[in-house]
Amino acid sequence: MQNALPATTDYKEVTAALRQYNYDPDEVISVFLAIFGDSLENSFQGQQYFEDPLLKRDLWEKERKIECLQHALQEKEKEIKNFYVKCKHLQEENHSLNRIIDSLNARVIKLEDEHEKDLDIISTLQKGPFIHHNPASLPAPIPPKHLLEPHKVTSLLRVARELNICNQHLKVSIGRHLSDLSRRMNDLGNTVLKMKDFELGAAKETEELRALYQREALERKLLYNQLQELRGNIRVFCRCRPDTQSQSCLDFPSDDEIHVNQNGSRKKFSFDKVFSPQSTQEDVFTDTLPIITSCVDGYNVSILAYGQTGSGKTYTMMGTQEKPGVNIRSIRALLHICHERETIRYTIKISMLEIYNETVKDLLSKNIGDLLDLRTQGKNVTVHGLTETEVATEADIREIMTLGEKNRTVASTKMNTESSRSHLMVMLRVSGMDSISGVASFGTLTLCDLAGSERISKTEATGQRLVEAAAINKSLTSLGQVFTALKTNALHVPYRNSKLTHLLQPSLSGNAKACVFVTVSPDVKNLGETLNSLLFGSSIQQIALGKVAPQITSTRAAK
Ligand SMILES: Nc1ncnc2c1ncn2[C@@H]1O[C@H](COP(=O)(O)OP(=O)(O)OP(=O)(O)O)[C@@H](O)[C@H]1O
Repeated sequence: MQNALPATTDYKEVTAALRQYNYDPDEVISVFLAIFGDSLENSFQGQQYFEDPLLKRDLWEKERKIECLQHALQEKEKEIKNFYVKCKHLQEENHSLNRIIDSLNARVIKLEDEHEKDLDIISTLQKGPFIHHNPASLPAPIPPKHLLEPHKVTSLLRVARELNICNQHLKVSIGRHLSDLSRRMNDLGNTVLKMKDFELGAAKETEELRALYQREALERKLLYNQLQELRGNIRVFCRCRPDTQSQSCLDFPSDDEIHVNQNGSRKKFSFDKVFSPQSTQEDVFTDTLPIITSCVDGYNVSILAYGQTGSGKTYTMMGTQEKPGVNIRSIRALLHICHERETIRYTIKISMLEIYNETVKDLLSKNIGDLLDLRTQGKNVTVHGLTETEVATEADIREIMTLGEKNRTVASTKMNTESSRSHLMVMLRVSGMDSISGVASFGTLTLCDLAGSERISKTEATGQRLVEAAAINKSLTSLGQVFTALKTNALHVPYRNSKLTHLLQPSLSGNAKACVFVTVSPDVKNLGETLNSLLFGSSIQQIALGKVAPQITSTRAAK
């Protein structure tokens, strides 16, 4: 073994030689190191591996790996070489196959040419002496150069026979296809008949469903209306404005009661709802929402604010930009309900007018000064020449209302320099067309901010102001008379006693619902007016306007 080992101090060469003789170089080296110590280590000049056994092991493993990789590489190279040889073979085979295909193609073309010629000959032969026995009809003899050898003729006749057989097969197959086609046509006819039956059935079902929908929709409206009737066609709410400056003469023991303290005695009033000074605009609107639904269902509905000047009518009805009142909230709700009813297309038209000194003024007209006449058509009262604008969004409506507000006559009185001395009316006509049931509905929403209800004596008005106050007084008195007549079921209801009641007639007769807000001030100085307003409010409660039916017409015959 010692002779076989190379005379070298190179680590790689030594380990390779040891491995060749199946020795583990590490073991040998560790034995040598134990015997010869530093002297042997130094003899391997610059070979750091001997200083650290871990490094040596690492190196050994790496070398092993490199060997394995080299082996694998050699195997791969061999494989690639084999593959390359195979490719070469395949390429050659491909070339020779291409050559064969080319020559076969050439032969096919040649055979096709020959076949064409044979077919020509067959047709010539069929016309010739083999088929025609009448010598007179024989064609001119074929020139000798075209005559075929007998064996060729025999083979051609065989081909002709085969073609004939093919023809027969073809006829049979065509016949089969034709019968199959007619069977399928029959099936198709039957399917079409079934489809027509199905279509008729579906149309009938659709009609039945439409009629059912129509009935259900009407039933819903009537039920909803019955519910409203049970609550009262006229709902009266009382709202007290806040006033921190003065002494309050009012108490609010519950949400439907208000107490007035007068000279130590207490007068109690109850309403459908009482809103204390702390109530928000949102609270105030909550109970008004149901009548907006009725308007969309085809009823005439109205919301009125009644009270002395400065008691909060305009605040309740119009509100402010940040805290919108009943008007804007009603319109929002109305648009929302219309939008939610997907099968019904609604058209909304708005108009705005004021009644001042018993004259009607169009607030949306370019000629604001023009006075308009009221006309009665059946149960309807219309304002001849009143401007109506179609609206679709809240923004449209707000824009119109701002314009109307600008045009409104605002006069001052002794009690409130900014108070309005006219009745303001915003009217929305809502017409709907149900695309499923074909039912059309027409409802109106009248929002009315009445002029101050204070007595003339209190206003100390003179001149023009006195005329205004008298007109307001007259119309509000008429309103009271109408309510009294309705309450007592009087034969005659004096709607025509004032422009206000005349205009409100459709909203205060059989086909209608109303909400009245009685607004009061808590100030003890206004006690007299507060009592008047509360008395007016309680007097109009529980009034039945008559048997209510929605204004709907069907454009289709219901089944
Ligand atoms: N509930 C309330 N909360 C806060 N402020 C209110 C409320 N009610 C009324 N006000 C305020 O009181 C003042 C008078 O109210 P408003 O103009 O609504 O009275 P009015 O009854 O409409 O008077 P007029 O008959 O003159 O139109 C306004 O400044 C208004 O903002």
